[in-house]
Amino acid sequence: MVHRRLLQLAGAVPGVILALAGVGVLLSAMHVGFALTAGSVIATLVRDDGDLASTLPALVALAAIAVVRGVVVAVREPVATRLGASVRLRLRRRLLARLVAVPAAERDAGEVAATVIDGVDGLDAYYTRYLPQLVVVLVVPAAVVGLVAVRSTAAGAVLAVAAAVAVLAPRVWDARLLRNGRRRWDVFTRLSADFVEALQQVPLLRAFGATGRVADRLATTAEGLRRSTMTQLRVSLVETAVSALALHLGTALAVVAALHGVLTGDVRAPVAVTVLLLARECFRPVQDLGTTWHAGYLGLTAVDGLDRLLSMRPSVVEAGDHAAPAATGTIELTGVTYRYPGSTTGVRDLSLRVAAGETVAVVGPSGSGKSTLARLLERDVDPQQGVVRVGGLGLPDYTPTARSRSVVVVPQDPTLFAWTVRENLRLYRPDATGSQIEQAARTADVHEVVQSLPDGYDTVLAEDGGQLSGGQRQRLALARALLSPAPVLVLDEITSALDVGTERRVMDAVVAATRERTVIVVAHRESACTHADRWVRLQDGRIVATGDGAPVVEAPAGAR
Ligand SMILES: Nc1ncnc2c1ncn2[C@@H]1O[C@H](COP(=O)(O)OP(=O)(O)OP(=O)(O)O)[C@@H](O)[C@H]1O
Repeated sequence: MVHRRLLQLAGAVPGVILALAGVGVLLSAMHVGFALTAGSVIATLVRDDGDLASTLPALVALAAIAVVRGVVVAVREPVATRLGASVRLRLRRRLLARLVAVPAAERDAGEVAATVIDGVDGLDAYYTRYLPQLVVVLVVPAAVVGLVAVRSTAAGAVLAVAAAVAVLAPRVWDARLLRNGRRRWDVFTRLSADFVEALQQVPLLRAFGATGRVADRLATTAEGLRRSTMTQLRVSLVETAVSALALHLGTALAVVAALHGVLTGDVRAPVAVTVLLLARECFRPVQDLGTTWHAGYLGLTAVDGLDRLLSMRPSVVEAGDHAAPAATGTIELTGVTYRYPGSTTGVRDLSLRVAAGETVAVVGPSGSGKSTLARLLERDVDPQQGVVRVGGLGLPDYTPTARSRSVVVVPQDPTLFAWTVRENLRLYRPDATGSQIEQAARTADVHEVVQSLPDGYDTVLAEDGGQLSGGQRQRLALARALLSPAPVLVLDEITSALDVGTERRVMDAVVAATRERTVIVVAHRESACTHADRWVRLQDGRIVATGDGAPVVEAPAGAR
C-alpha cells in the first residue's frame, strides 16, 4: 500500500526507495539467472547422458552468480540500514524542529515520544523495506511470467493468474488492516502517554493512595492494546494465508501445466524443471513483500500522529534578524492581547512601560494572567494583538539567540537537565568561570546545597534535578538566570517553594545582584516583592491597578 501523505512527509525518500528497489531487482535478476542456468545444466545433463564436462561453464556461471549474489546481499543490508537511519534522522529532525516551536503545554509528552520513537522506527521499515520491495514486485513477477510463457504458454498463464491473486488478494484486507492499525496506534499512544505520566507522578499518586486505581487504568488500556493487536494479527494471518495459498497453488499448477505440455509433446522435458525453478523466483518477491509489509505497516498506522505533530502550528515564527541582544532592559507592552488557542482565557489589552533597572512586582489572583505575561516576555507565544518591545525593539525582530540573551524567564517549575550542576548553571553562559558560578549560586542561596552533593558542582543531576527539593531546583534555576548576561530577568513565582525566611534572604541577595537589570517579579506573596519599585495587579487578564513601592499581596488560601 502506497500512502501519498507518508511520501510527502518523508521528503527526499524516493531516491532511497529507487536505489534499494534497484538492488532488489538486481538480486531477483540473479535468482532468475541462476534458475535459467540451473535449468540449462539439467537439460544438458539429460541430453548428454550425465556428462558433467559439458556443463562445466554453466556450473562455473552458477558458482559466480551465487558468490555475487552473496556479496550483493551482504552489502545491501548495511546500506539499507544506513539509508534507513538517514531517513529516521531526517524525519526526527523535522519533528523536533516543529516540536521546539510548539509550547510544551500544547503537546502530549507520551504521544510525542511514541510517535518520534516507535512511529519513526516503523516508517524506516516502510520506506527502506516495504516500498522498494513493492517496486520489485511490480517488475520481477511480470518479467518471470514472460520468461515462462515463451517456454510454456499454459504455465505462463497459470503463473500470471496466481501472481496477480497473490499480490492483489491481500489488498482486500488492506483498508481493514489500516483502520485497525490506526485504532491500535491510538491505544498505543494513549498507553504511552498514561504510562509516562504515571511514572513521573509516582510519589504524588502514592501520597494520594491512587497507585492501584492508576494501575487498573493502565491495565485496562493495555488490555485494549492487546485486543487490538490480536485483531490485527488475525486479519494479517488471513491475508498471509490467502497469499501463500495462491503462491503454492500457482507453483504447483504451473509445473502441472508444463508437464502436461511435456506429455502432449509441446514442451521439452527439461523445460518443466526450468518452469519449476522460475515459478519459485516469480513468487519470491511476493513472499518478501508480505514480510516487509508486516515490518513496515507500523509506520503506516503512525501517519496520523506524525501528521498531527508536523502540522502543529508553531506559536512563534522566527524571522527576526537583529543579532545583538537588547542594549537596555526597557520593556514596553502596547495593547497586548493573547488568548490561548480555542479559549477566551489569557491576557487582554495590556499596556505597561518598565524603565531599565526597575523592579516591578506583578501580582494578582490565580488565573489572572501573570504566567501568560511571563510567556509573552520570553516570546514563548506571540500576542494576537499589540506588541512587546524590549530594549526598544519588538521581540519578533530579534534572532532567537539575541532574544534569549535579552530576556531570561525563570519559571515556577524550572527544567534542569541530567547534566552536572556546573553544566546546568552554564546554560546561558557557557564560558562562566568557577568563581562566577559560585557567586551566582551564593546569591541564589544554593551554594551550600551544591557543596553537600557527592561531587559538588560536578554532581550529575538526576532527570529534571530529581534528587533536589522543589525550592533547591528553583534556586539553581535562579542562579542559572543570574549568570546570564540578559538585561531583563522575569522571575515567575520562583520563591513559591521557599519558606518566608529563605525567600527574603534570596530576594535581598537577588535585588542586590541585579541593580543594573530590569526585574519583573511575579508573586503571590508580599515577601517576594518587598524590594519592588512598582507593582502591577492583574485580574481576569487585565491590569486593574498599579502603584509605587511594594504591593500588599493577598496570600492565597492556605499559605498564611
Ligand atoms: N495552555 C493553556 N491553555 C488554555 N488556557 C490556559 C493555558 N494556560 C493558562 N490558561 C488560562 O489563562 C488564564 C491565565 O493563566 P496564567 O497561568 O497566566 O495565570 P496565573 O495568574 O499565572 O495563575 P497562577 O497564579 O495560578 O499561576 C487562566 O484562565 C488559565 O486557565
